[in-house]
Amino acid sequence: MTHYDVVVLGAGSGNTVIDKSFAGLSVAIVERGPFGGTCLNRGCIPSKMLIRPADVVDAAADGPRLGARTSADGADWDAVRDRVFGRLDEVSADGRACRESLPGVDLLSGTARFTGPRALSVELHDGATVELTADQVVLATGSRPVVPDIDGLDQVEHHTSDDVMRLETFPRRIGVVGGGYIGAELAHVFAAYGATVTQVESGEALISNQDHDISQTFTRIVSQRWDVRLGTSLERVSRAAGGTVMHLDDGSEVEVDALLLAIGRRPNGDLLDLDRAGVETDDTGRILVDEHQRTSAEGVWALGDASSPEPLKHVANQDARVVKHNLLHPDDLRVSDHRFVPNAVFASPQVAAVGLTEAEAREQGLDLAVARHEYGDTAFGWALEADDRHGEAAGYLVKLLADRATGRLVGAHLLGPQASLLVQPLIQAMSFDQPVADLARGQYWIHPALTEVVENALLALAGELAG
Ligand SMILES: Cc1cc2nc3c(=O)[nH]c(=O)nc-3n(C[C@H](O)[C@H](O)[C@H](O)COP(=O)(O)OP(=O)(O)OC[C@H]3O[C@@H](n4cnc5c(N)ncnc54)[C@H](O)[C@@H]3O)c2cc1C
Ligand SMILES: NC(=O)c1ccc[n+]([C@@H]2O[C@H](COP(=O)([O-])OP(=O)(O)OC[C@H]3O[C@@H](n4cnc5c(N)ncnc54)[C@H](O)[C@@H]3O)[C@@H](O)[C@H]2O)c1
Repeated sequence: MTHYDVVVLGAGSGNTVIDKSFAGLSVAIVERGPFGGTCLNRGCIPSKMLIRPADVVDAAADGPRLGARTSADGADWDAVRDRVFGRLDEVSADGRACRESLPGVDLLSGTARFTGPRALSVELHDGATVELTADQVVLATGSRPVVPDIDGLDQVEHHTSDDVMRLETFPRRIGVVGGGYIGAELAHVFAAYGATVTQVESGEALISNQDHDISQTFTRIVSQRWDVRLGTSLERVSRAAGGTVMHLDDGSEVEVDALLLAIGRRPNGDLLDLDRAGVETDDTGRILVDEHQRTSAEGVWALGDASSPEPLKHVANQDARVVKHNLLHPDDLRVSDHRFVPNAVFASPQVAAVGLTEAEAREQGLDLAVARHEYGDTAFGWALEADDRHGEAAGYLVKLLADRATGRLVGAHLLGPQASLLVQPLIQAMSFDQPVADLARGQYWIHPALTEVVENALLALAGELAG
């Protein structure tokens, strides 16, 4: 039995908890998979590195609308994949080597489970088992893809985001089940690269966690690029000579070369024997934490996807900073700030949001001011408008919501090029409690930058609030 001051489970965001401030303390980090966790190895970073070439292909396809002599012919999957993982696998291996070289921190490669309060058993990859106890335990064990219970699935090859980005062969036809973040982003990738994509979503719109106007517009735009089946479920799958047949509940059948399941993720806490440690979860398996990231068990902390209702990397990073501080300063605990958590979908078009949707704000009974401004009604928007390869108004927009009682933003929703960047001043305004009127008029907005679409939406909102 080895005793440590601190044991961290999970070397994703958990790895960032431990730095030189822990010198003098004995620390173990336990990791069962590749060093760096989901974001680096199979999440945010490889997906965005795959999205960049997809955006380039789309831009090249749009060139002729602008008068540019460009054309697009998909992408070379092997080259793209090898560029992405050639780099990321090296970053992961370097991270592991760097961590292993640091004194005072033991990196254990294996799977941990609780055997009692702050007592753990780790099954190492080399077959040995070690028993640990610790004064403090940090649960940074993340989440994993949900695989639905579908008839015939055990008979066919299928993928999740864990492995689809590393496919050996590019699928000419791909079925994407789920129209959330992963389904939206990866359908964009495969469609731009030249695959025939069939996307099956049980709900009535794609990215339905977004404001209604945004998810509707997004669904309309991408439905022109690939086959989107809304209100539809995958009933069963079967093998065919050329691939896999998706049998949908509307009676139709679609044959594909690859099947991607992207219907959500679940926290990994259920694999930790948390009850032995006195760590409580909610009924979705999320570890319950207080505002300081403390679990129900003394000396046990949790962060990121293991405990967050918003399983996003910037949340995990923020949680990790709070846990780090609180481990080192037990008499001066910091509070996790989850008030204004933004999100972005890096599809084409991009989507970004912070705060309440209009439906949520109305449900809360707020006296709401709403303003919209379309990209196409700003100078830079005219330059982009040809981006709409279907000849309709692109529908790119900024939609803002404010509470008339306070004059403050309560929600911001953007759809269009660079939405993930354009949203940042709005996140800042909400975080620092800036009034809409000051934000709109109290600073210069560069002309004719795309940020003018945000400025104009804010001016319209300020007008609404004043009127
Ligand atoms: C395809 C995809 C794209 C994404 N894109 C974005 C994005 O663009 N922006 C964004 O903000 N978020 C994105 N996310 C979400 C983001 O990746 C996660 O929110 C983030 O990585 C969570 O970090 P974490 O440290 O909580 O968990 P992880 O990074 O998953 O780390 C948990 C680690 O714990 C290890 N582990 C689990 N159980 C045990 C055990 N019992 N013993 C030992 N080790 C264990 C796991 O192997 C893993 O390495 C994406 C996710 C996916 C899947
Ligand atoms: N850009 C980003 O920040 C980013 C990108 C990728 C992933 N992520 C993270 O990963 C998490 C998981 O992403 P995800 O896309 O798997 O989940 P999700 O929750 O975003 O979307 C799942 C979708 O699948 C649909 N669905 C559920 N069951 C279905 C079924 N049986 N048939 C058809 N459709 C079904 C749901 O209605 C929903 O639209 C996200 O919640 C997010 O936290 C973030």
